[in-house]
Amino acid sequence: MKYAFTEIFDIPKLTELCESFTRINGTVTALLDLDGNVHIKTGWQPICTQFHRLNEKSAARCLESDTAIANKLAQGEKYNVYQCKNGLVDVAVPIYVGNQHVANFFTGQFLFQPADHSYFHQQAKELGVEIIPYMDALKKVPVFSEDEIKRIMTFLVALAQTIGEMGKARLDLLRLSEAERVQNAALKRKTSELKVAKQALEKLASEDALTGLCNRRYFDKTLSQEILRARRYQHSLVLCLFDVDKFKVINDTYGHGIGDAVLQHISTIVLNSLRKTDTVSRIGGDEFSILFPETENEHIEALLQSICNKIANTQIEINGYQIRVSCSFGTASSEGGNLSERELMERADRALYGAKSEGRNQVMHFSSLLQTTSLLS
Ligand SMILES: Nc1nc2c(ncn2[C@@H]2O[C@H](COP(=O)(O)OP(=O)(O)OP(=O)(O)O)[C@@H](O)[C@H]2O)c(=O)[nH]1
Repeated sequence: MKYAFTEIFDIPKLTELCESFTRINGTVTALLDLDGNVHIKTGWQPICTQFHRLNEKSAARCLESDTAIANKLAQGEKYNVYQCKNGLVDVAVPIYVGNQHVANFFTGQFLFQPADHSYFHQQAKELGVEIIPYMDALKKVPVFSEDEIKRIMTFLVALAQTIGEMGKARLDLLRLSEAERVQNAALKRKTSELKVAKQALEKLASEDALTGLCNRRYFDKTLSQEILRARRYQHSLVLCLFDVDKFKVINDTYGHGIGDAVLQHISTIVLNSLRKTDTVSRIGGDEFSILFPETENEHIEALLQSICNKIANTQIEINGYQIRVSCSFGTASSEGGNLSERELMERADRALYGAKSEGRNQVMHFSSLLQTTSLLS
């Protein structure tokens, strides 16, 4: 059987039951599995525990008796009454779980007739045990009539059957919960596989394939969320749009493939210069955006200027070509979330256009664009 004997049988409960049985009629009980392990033992007679089971010679006979009685039960007997090799009577009943014989329930260590003193006296001598204590232990051995034993056996057979049925119910429960465990583990595995697949899918759906930055779809979603957040908490939010200067020339001069590699270089420079909370996306061909949540424009002016310088000062080497590019940056603040997405985009776009008009390779904020415009007008 796959499960331990003690998992299937409630040994403490059965022990309580056997103890009361012993208290009622003085008979002993024992529950042994088929490997001979004793799981329950109540009311055992001192003649057995202190003499027969301890003395080497008689203990060998105990084992012989136990084996003989167990073998009889293994042949399918309902119960077996057995004259043990040390002169007492033992009775055993098999316990079946389903149709599997798993244990034997014993009673015994009694006599059907008053003890033959001369026989036991002789046995004590043969075993080499002290005669007086041995004969005192013999006096404690109960004598039952065959009728009494028949009544006891009727009870024990029913008890053994009940124990077997309880074991079966427990076994079914164990098998069921194991099947459930296996099913749950499979379900858990599937769920985590699905989670990984979903994450991969989400990443794919939100990532720009060329640069690995966030894509336009993700940017649009994040912009609306950030606008809402800025509005709710009256935080400032800065949107920066930037675009590669004269990128068409790069494509026309070196080819589209090299143009792609340039976009990748620029992405890496920008990404490495930002905090994790800032979202940088590629929103068009050579057009990018950065969202700076909970940020005032004056806090990022220097940062954007340094990114602008870094791009312009980096000599990009691709396929033996040494290429220099620059970018123009336009920024706009959401003014505590008071602007709509469209308004914020428009302002950043106008600032970017302003940076391009002012000679490219620079950062322009929407507010300074207004000053420039008013100075000009
Ligand atoms: N290599 C490459 N080029 C792209 C991609 N998407 C768009 N482009 C090109 O990028 C160029 C963008 O040019 P524009 O933004 O119109 O102008 P520009 O040359 O960058 O000049 P300014 O923006 O005015 O400084 C066009 O030639 C597009 O064909 C892309 O995925 N890879």
